[in-house]
Amino acid sequence: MMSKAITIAEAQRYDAHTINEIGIPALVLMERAALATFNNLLNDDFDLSRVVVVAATGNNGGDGIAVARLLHIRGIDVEVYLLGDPAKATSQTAQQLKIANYYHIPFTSDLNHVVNATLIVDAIFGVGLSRDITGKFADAINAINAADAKTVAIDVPSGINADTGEVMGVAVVADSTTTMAYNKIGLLTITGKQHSGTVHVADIGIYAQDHLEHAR
Ligand SMILES: NC(=O)C1=CN([C@@H]2O[C@H](COP(=O)(O)OP(=O)(O)OC[C@H]3O[C@@H](n4cnc5c(N)ncnc54)[C@H](O)[C@@H]3O)[C@@H](O)[C@H]2O)[C@H](O)CC1
Ligand SMILES: [K+]
Repeated sequence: MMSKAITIAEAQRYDAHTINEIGIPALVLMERAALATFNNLLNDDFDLSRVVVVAATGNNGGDGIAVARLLHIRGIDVEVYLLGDPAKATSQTAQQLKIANYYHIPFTSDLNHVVNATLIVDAIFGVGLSRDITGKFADAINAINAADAKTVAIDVPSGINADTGEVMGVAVVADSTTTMAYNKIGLLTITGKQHSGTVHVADIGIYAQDHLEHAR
């Protein structure tokens, strides 16, 4: 059931259908995305001594901040390196920031913490990437790639165009990628495969409509 690969437009359409027509709240999907990533982190035998989640303020970042919370509650040393203006976060990511604040999850603005992590979670961009990456976002991706740490990407390695596999200026080279609902066609290209590592497709409750016909 989960073997097909989809485009960015399909991912966005299935998300919107699940939220707006079926009625599963967006935060429920985000929690499932975070739990799936968290489970892959725990199962894949990574060194979890110092985890840094690098997150931007879109929903990919929200997934990452929720992963940071799940790790923190487990007693794992985790920090969040936040990129972008939190005042412009999506509503779900603003909610994740509020929850993270309740748990006093540490935030860092020091890229050395990224470089010295034992595991990095890439939650900068997913299917919302829309232009070449520059500035602080590019600096963070270069730091992730310079680190000895293993890197796990959420949904798409940041900087990879999920339709074409093209590197949008610069892109995270991940050891493993937890991608949501279906694989993305860009991750099946040569550059896509080089950047995503081992791909885990996570069932988070989002399905193509033809896959749901048997259930209604
Ligand atoms: N929709 C859902 O409920 C779910 C989404 N999931 C995750 O969300 C991302 C997609 O989130 P979205 O907010 O649409 O986009 P991104 O987070 O990927 O990024 C959008 C954000 O970034 C800005 N932007 C785009 N390109 C650049 C750039 N080159 N430089 C700087 N900024 C850039 C853009 O303007 C937006 O503000 C999806 O991949 C999933 O990870 C969940 O999985 C759950 C369901
Ligand atoms: K990502």
